[in-house]
Amino acid sequence: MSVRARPTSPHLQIYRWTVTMAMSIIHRATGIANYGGMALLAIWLVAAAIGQDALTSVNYIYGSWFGQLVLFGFTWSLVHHMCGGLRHFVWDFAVMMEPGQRDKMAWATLGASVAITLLIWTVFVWMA
Ligand code: HEM
Repeated sequence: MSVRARPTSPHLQIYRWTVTMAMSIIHRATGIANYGGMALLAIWLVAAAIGQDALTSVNYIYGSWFGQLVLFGFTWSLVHHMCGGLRHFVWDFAVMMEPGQRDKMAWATLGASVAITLLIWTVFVWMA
């Protein structure tokens, strides 16, 4: 019996990946990651309120290579999410919605988030 080619319901393996699709997913992922990062900030503030010993312990963990990696990732997540938020803000004015323009804005969001994150760490961590 011959099998008729039927229309297939789209899912992740069928969609051709586009930069706008990836940015949309990353925007939600970074939004979720920001909750975790804010928890880390809250822990640091609570430790500072408790006293020097607690703060030293938290600083020791956050200052380790793994802690620094997580904090770098959190910085990028926050900055990328903010850039994505500004992209949505631009769209609120019903501009930059054509396919080519959407792609350019998506790449610009990614580029700006990496550049701003590196700038923040250069000024406030590596050169401080
Ligand atoms: C710690 C701070 C933040 C957290 C925890 C956070 C969290 C989130 C999460 C979880 C979502 C996804 C909601 C969903 O898809 O249902 C989201 C969406 C969004 N966030 Fe944030 N966010 C933060 C900061 C910001 C900032 C600073 C901006 C703007 C500059 C922003 C703009 C947006 C926008 C516009 C959306 C909706 C995107 C869409 O409609 O697809 N967020 N946020």
